[in-house]
Amino acid sequence: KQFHLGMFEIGRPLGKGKFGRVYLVRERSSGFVCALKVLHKNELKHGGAETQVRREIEIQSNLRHPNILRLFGHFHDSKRIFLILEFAGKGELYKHLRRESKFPEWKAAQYVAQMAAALKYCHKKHIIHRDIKPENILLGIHGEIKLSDFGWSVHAPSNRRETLCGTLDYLPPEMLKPGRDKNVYSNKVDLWSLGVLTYEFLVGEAPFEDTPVMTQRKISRGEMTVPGFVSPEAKDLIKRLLVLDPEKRISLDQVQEHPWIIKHCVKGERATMRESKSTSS
Ligand SMILES: COc1cccc(-c2nc(Nc3cc(C)[nH]n3)cc3ccccc23)c1
Repeated sequence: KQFHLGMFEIGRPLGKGKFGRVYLVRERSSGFVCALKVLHKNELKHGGAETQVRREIEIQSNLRHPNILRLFGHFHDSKRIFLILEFAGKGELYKHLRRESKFPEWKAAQYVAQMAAALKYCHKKHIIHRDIKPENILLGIHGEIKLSDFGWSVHAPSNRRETLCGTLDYLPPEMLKPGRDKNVYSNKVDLWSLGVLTYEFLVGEAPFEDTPVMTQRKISRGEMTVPGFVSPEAKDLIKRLLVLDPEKRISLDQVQEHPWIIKHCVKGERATMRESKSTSS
């Protein structure tokens, strides 16, 4: 389908990302509300981000999952590239995290379970996200997780080539190791990042947060401590994800079956029973 700017009624700007602005828009003929991400070609050129945008378009437009932000289409004019994206009504997860400072365990467990489902879907299509962090997660109108920003995702297996900018906090040890391109890494990098994300949801800061040099050292040694207020089950899951050897990290299936996730996420009468008890009490 061919898209062009005249098809959209431009609403309020939602905010500014790294390489462009995002607007709330309505497609005129259908009345469909979505988000329009406007990227300026010359800024992309300087930032060397063209490949990432091309990758984001190619990968995200082929993904269909309730916890992955849809890319409906794209178009460009002489100066700009436009991405037509699903609108997530509750905005950026990391703003909610900063506002609430940390999430209660039941909420963190629901988010982790939805992230595991989204990553399982990606990995089945041999796609590694590689940039899992709160800044790349949006929340839908019902508070559901919408994984976005596939600019850093690749088809597995992959060996590191691009230089990495931005926070080091989420990088797994195998992506920090110097060495020839032979150190091919696998989709297990997303499991490490899921462990960092789980920790940050529950504690309010990343496990290896420090100066860049110290962060790299702590990551490469897997040095971190989980505060006492974190439940033993949650601590167990974090410890099983933040494992230096990628092959020894638990799988996404095991994440979904982990006692901490089951305790907070299993649907069905027990969960509704609990709700009804709490409402009736
Ligand atoms: C930097 O702050 C930014 C940047 C870009 C978007 C938002 C934002 N986004 C969305 N939803 C979105 C965004 C996309 C690509 N799909 N759905 C909702 C919001 C609600 C309140 C405030 C802000 C919001 C913020």
